[in-house]
Amino acid sequence: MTDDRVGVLPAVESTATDIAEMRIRGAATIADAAAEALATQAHQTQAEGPEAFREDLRAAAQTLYETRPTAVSLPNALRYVLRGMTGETLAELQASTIARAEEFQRDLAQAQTKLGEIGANRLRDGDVVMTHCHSTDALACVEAALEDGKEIEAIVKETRPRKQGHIAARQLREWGVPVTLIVDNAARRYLDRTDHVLVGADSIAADGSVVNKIGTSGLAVTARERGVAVMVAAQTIKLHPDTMTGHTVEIEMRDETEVVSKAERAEIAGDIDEELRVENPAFDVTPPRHVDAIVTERGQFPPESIVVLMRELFGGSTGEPWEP
Ligand SMILES: O=P(O)(O)OC[C@H]1O[C@H](OP(=O)(O)O)[C@H](O)[C@@H]1O
Repeated sequence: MTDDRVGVLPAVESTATDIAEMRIRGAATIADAAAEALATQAHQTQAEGPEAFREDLRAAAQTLYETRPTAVSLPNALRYVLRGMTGETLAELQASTIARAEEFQRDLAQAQTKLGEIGANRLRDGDVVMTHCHSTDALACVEAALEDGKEIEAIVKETRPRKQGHIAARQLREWGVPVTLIVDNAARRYLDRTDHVLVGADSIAADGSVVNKIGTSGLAVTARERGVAVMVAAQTIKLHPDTMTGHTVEIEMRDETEVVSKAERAEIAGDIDEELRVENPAFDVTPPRHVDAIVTERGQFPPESIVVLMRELFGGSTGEPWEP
């Protein structure tokens, strides 16, 4: 903790560490946890006056923001909560911030349910979906289709290096969905019996590019070549407002130990260790031409027209989440 963040509570620091180390993961879940952490900061504040309270909340937001750079749901959540921090007295500020965070969390859950209902309309009885990573937005579409009485089958890519496909497979099995778990390299072979590639998103850029777990772009290109529709399920908090003004989305680079253990590295590199470079980008960018539809709680869009929704929701201005 830096000197100017002395007011940030240990509970907030702990949430930030959990996000950075991916004990809390997935763009929507991260946003939910960040809003919750700001509510905790407001509730248990040690600040003695309104100005100190505001400063501590901004510092808490900054601490949460600095955990992972790619999922825009995180700064969008922080900005939303901080903009609701209104009032003159300490008690008013506390109450407004907590209410705003609760509202955010409620809206987030409702948006996912709504998105699921819309996405389910694209799935027919008997369809086979191929998933990549674990996305709660993507799985909400499957859940809603099941609730509609449709039978859905899933081919689940394990998603190296962290194998989050296992989380998706577990959830789908709990719902009774027949699951075939495959290694990432087997995807093209299994596209022959796939009706939809169904993935989530961490960020969506103004041109309709989809930033999602590494491997999504290769899958989308191959699906296009095979004539399989690519469907992206993403609540509107995944829309990246800065990209309207030309900013690009930062791709998180994670530790190499997620790819090779220290022992494996030693075995590969031998005596010339410094000449072995291991890179571990967590995300990639799928161009809009490889995506058929982006499904949001506000309807489904061809990727090229998502900017219209982005302008409507965010207007022109964004800025850092903690800027008033
Ligand atoms: O918001 P939901 O749909 O749950 O997840 C969206 C995306 O977040 C995840 O990132 P990570 O596992 O946190 O690196 C995956 O890339 C997933 O597709």
